[in-house]
Amino acid sequence: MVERRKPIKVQDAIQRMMNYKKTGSVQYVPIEDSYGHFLGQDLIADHDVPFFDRSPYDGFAVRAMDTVGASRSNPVTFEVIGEIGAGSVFQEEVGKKQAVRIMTGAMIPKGCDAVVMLELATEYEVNGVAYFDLKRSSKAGENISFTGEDTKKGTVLASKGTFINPGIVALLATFGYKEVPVSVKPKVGIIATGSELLEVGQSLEPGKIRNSNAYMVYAQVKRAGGEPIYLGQFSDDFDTCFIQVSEALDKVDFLITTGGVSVGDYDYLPEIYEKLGANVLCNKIAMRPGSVTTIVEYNGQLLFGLSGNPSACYVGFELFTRPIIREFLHTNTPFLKKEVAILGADFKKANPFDRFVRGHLGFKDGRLIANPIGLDKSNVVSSLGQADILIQLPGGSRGYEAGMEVSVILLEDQEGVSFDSFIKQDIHSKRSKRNEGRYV
Ligand SMILES: Nc1nc2c(c(=O)[nH]1)N[C@H]1C(S)=C(S)[C@@H](COP(=O)(O)OP(=O)(O)OC[C@H]3O[C@@H](n4cnc5c(N)ncnc54)[C@H](O)[C@@H]3O)O[C@H]1N2
Ligand code: MOO
Ligand SMILES: [Mg+2]
Repeated sequence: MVERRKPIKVQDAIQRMMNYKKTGSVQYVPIEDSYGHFLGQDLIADHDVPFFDRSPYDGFAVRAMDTVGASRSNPVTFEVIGEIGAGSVFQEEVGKKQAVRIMTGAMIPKGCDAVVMLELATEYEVNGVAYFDLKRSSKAGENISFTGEDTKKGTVLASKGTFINPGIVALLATFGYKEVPVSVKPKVGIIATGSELLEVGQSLEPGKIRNSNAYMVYAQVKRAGGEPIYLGQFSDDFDTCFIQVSEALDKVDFLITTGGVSVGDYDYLPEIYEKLGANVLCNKIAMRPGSVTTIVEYNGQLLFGLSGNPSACYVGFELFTRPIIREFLHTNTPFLKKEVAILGADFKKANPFDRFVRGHLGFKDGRLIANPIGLDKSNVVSSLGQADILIQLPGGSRGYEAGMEVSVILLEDQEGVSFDSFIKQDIHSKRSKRNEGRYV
């Protein structure tokens, strides 16, 4: 008789799984290679930026008090006593009605407290001495980039686990990180199961399909910040799959299998978990697609039995495996960020399970529009290419109409949110109300 599985809520599955989260260690990589990694420690400013008062313009450094009263009819004359470019320091103290020609980025000379832009100075020379006339007064502090105005020493600029984007790379360079402490990426093993699977390079044959899941999941692991290790595709044969799964466990931090996880005659994953003696955390989740997503723990190691159906596999990965990978990378915001958007098409058929519809985010009149893509079936692959959101439609006895407010999960998000915010947003979507429909 076919096994009856009891569905649990998405958030309960996440909570059970999070009891077995792990964090990795820290390694150093050259700054050139740091993009795409995650900070292994907080990035704290160990000096002020800028480190000295500097000029934001090409001009003349002056004492503001000497410019008092300068006007068109009563210009003030300054003697230019020297010149400095960025990187140079003017050694003397600047005195009354004196000025130093200064270039953008150069350190403000001692005695000066303002910079007059070149365009405002009428320059001339008398007996080989440079002068300029100024027809406008300057305030003390005018045109000066002050020490620490960009960032103060001691400021936490980015916390441990932050995705290193090009801006973070600039900060790392500013603070002298030739070698950057980054979180070691978790090794995530991928095994595809199915006797129908052809290798990507093989020609089609009746009854067979190409293995798309392995490569899709490989890319998803990378996007999530893990190190994918593809361990191959195997026929639906219990002994082969059991050996492959057991041998993989020593090589990886987490293991993903795709396919063979439902109740079919050749769905061997449940038996494999049983033979291993693994602790099944969930084998039915109240979601669509991906209801068969199975998560088990074996000696503290998490194994993800993702569905063979491409869309179900994709969604199962993003909701469960992705946060586990981000946890490993030390972030405290491992979940994908959510937003509220206007639903772009009807979903009239009620479903008791929460739906995660692949969608594309559009923008209209400053509002976000959640456009569903393609056929909403778990076995489709065509909807995935354009998907940059999952439209979350809470399960229940009613359907959804275009124009309603819904929660969308942002698939390309790097910042993330905590579990609490991820769940809180669900409540919002349940309270969603009818919009006038103007936006769709
Ligand atoms: N009697 C029932 N049948 C099914 C149930 C159920 O509850 N009772 N659940 C259905 C749901 S929901 C899903 S989802 C699928 C899950 O199936 P499996 O995870 O066991 O996966 P397979 O049976 O191996 O394959 C399903 C489907 O996906 C294709 N596939 C498999 N691997 C790949 C791959 N690497 N790349 C591309 N496509 C792949 C495979 O050919 C099948 O078409 O079960 C339902 N059945
Ligand atoms: O698990 Mo299946 O993907 O719900 O369709
Ligand atoms: Mg099956």
